[in-house]
Amino acid sequence: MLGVGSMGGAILSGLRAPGVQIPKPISVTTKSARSAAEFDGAADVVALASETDPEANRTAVKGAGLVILAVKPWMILDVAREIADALEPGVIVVSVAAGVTCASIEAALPAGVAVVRAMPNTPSLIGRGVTGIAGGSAASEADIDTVKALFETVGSAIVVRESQINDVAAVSGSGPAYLFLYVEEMIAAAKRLGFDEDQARLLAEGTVTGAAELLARSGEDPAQLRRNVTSPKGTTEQAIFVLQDANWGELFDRALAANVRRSEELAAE
Ligand SMILES: NC(=O)C1=CN([C@@H]2O[C@H](COP(=O)(O)OP(=O)(O)OC[C@H]3O[C@@H](n4cnc5c(N)ncnc54)[C@H](O)[C@@H]3O)[C@@H](O)[C@H]2O)C=CC1
Ligand SMILES: O=C(O)[C@@H]1CCC=N1
Repeated sequence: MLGVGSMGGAILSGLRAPGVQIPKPISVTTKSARSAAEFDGAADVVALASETDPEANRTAVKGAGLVILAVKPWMILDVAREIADALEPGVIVVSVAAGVTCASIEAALPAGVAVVRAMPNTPSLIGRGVTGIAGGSAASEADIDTVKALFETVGSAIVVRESQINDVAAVSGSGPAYLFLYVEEMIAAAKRLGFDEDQARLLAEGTVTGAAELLARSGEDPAQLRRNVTSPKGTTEQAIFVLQDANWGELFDRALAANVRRSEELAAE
C-alpha cells in the first residue's frame, strides 16, 4: 500500500486485524521517515519512507499481486508513473483517490495493467467500512471480485459503474464526516443548554453510537426507528418540525452535488 494516512491507515488497520487472511507482511510506504518508523518492530508490516528512500514505492510493489494507491489525488499519477516499470505481471492496481479516473491511471501504467477504483471510508479501521468498487478497461470480473473480497475484510463492499464512484464518495466516502459534524453540533448545542463538556459529549456521542448500533442490529427501516421515538403530540415531534423546516432533502442534494463537483475538479487537476 502506497500512502498510509487517514484512509490507507484505516484500511491497513482493518487488514491487520486478527483473522483477516491476506499475505503478510504487508509492504507500505509513507512520505516521512517518522510515520514509517511507527511500524518498527511490527511482524506483519514492512514500512519504507519515500523522502529518505527514493526507491521506496518501487521496492514496495516488487512481488506484490495487488497494490493500493492511497496518496492524495493530485499525487496519484506521479506515483503511478514512478512504480510503472517495477510492477509484477498480472498485478491489480487499486486507487482509492477521489476523482481520478481509471483511464488516467491506466495511461500512467504499462498497457494492460488492471486498474480498479475503490471508494472506501474510514470506519474500515474497525472493520465497519463501506466501499464502492469499479473496474477500469483492463480489469476482469475476477480482478474486481478480488478487490471486492479485500475490502469485504474491512466491512461491506458493492460493485458499481465507474461513473457512480464520485456519487459513492459523496454518500459514504465522505459520509462519516457529515455524521461527525452532526455530533459536534449536538455537543455544542448541549453545552449551550448548560451541560459541561463531559456531560455534553456523553449525551451526544452516546446517543449517536447507540442509535447507529440500534439501526445496525435491529434491521429496521430508519424511518420506522425515527417514528418509534416520535410520540404523536410529544416532544420529539416538535424538534423534528423545526429540523424539517431546514429542508434537509434540498440541503443534502446541495452538499452531495458540491462533493461530486469537487471530485470532477480533482480529475482535471
Ligand atoms: N480520508 C478519507 O476518509 C478518504 C480518503 N480517500 C482517498 O484516500 C487518499 C488519501 O487520503 P488521506 O488518507 O485522507 O490523506 P493523508 O494525507 O492522510 O495520507 C496520505 C498518505 O500519503 C503518504 N505519501 C505522501 N507522499 C507520498 C509518496 N510520494 N509516496 C508514498 N506515500 C506518500 C503520506 O505519508 C500519507 O501517509 C486520497 O486520494 C483520498 O481521496 C478515499 C476515501 C475516504
Ligand atoms: O475529502 C476527500 O477528498 C476524501 C474523499 C472521500 C473522503 N475523503
